[in-house]
Amino acid sequence: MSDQQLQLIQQHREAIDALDAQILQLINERAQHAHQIGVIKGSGVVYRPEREAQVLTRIKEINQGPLSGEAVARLFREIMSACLALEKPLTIAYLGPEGTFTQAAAIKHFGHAANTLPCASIDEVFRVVEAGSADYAVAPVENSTEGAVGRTLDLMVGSSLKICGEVVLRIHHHLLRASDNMAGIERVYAHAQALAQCHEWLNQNLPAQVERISVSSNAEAARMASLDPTCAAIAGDAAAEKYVLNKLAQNIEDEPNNTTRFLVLGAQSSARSGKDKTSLVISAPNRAGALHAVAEPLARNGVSMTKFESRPSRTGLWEYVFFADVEAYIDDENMQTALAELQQVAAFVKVLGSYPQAVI
Ligand SMILES: O=C(O)C(=O)C[C@]1(C(=O)O)C=C[C@@H](O)C=C1
Repeated sequence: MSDQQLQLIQQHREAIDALDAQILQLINERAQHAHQIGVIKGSGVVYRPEREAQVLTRIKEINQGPLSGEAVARLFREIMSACLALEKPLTIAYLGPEGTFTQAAAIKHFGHAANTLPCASIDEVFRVVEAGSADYAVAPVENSTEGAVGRTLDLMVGSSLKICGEVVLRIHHHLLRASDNMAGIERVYAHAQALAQCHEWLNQNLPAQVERISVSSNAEAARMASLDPTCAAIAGDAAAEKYVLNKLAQNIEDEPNNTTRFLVLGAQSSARSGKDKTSLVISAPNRAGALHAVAEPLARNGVSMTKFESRPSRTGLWEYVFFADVEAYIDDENMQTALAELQQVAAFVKVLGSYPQAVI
């Protein structure tokens, strides 16, 4: 590099130092306001999902670049996370162990200042928040390739927890191994869903005799591969980092838009953000036309549905419950009318929560 180039870099670095000092001062000023808000809230609820969604949406809207909307939203996500921790540090229960995509979703939503608490099962995730041992829960609810996560839906029916947010995460799977080459792989460990999501890639890239073994989580698969040099695992970045594994092949999922949606659950649902969803569970008598009967009041009142999922009811043979996500806030007039009409035709209607649509 020439002297002139070095001098130019030096000038830019001096400008960056001066700007960093200003940014630092402004962030701390912001944190003082958040702290004061925390004092006013007292022992009340500190985490306000609707406000966080509004802050992130506005930042994306007023951003003039060159940083992307996504990039600036991620930065502000972390600033808010640190500000919230100043008011009260939150504990977020998630489907563990450490290094799972659910942990990545929890961090994407709450930022790195939140404490994350790994749980052994989705049931335990619900239990620890219901018991007050954690403030919020993050649980997977659907994957674009594999469909619904039945256990999360089933637990929502009986739980006192409310949905107060959603997280949408692009799922990238990698082939991980302790050694840095493909030779001599005898077994591949992965969660059953990851094996299914990478089925074609495995058929094409690994010899047929390589055994595919499903384990309880991708992170567990990575842990096992880290202990046995004859094995590989399919898991994501967080697990690769945690268990110090090499990425032999990246993004091996068959479906390039592989996405998982997670629910954020807490003691109360969210206030209106301006761009919200409401989730309902509806049970209908087992007769012809039941599905139409429960979908029709929503459609007639102009409440648009983003998801409609039926599951066998766990209480009666051949009875079904329907899970509906709609683009509305619970207090919206058309939503209230639709709900009243639904209650006329359905055996049971439960509002699982109103919450801001995912922003990042
Ligand atoms: O506006 C509030 O209620 C705040 O506490 C401030 C703040 C923020 O940093 O902007 C922090 C935490 C809340 O979840 C929402 C927003």
